[in-house]
Amino acid sequence: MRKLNDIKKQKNIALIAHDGKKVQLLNWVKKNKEILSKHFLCGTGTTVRMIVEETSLPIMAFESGPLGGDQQIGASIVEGKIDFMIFFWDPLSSQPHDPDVKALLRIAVLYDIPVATNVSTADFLLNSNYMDTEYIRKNPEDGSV
Ligand SMILES: O=C(CO)COP(=O)(O)O
Repeated sequence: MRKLNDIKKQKNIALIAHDGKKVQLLNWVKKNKEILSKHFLCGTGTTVRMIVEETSLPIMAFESGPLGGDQQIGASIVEGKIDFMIFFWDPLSSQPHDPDVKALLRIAVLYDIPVATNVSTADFLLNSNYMDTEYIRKNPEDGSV
């Protein structure tokens, strides 16, 4: 397991969960609270409110997902302001803003942002060497730096 003083670079981490996955994300955040507290956190409105209420971590809130929060996070990725995204989307329920969800996932792929969509991938990412490397925004057309 990583130690706190192993962390060399602060990351901008986006946290997002659909309603059916919010408890899972909250539990993951609680489990990793110490490490996460060393980074800059942001997320969609309702997800952030829940995490702040339960953990007191400082997190910047965008709008709620269905009200445009996914699009705001997508725009932040385009602007190079997000290093990675934890997005627990719910495979068992449909979302009114499904086009926004798709657009956000598309933008994350286009800009080569690591995305964790479940607990095991989120664990993997948070404990990987990626945490010690600086995110360099790549050319979305050919991946060049
Ligand atoms: O809908 C979401 C992501 O698509 C999450 O939005 P909330 O965090 O506001 O529930």
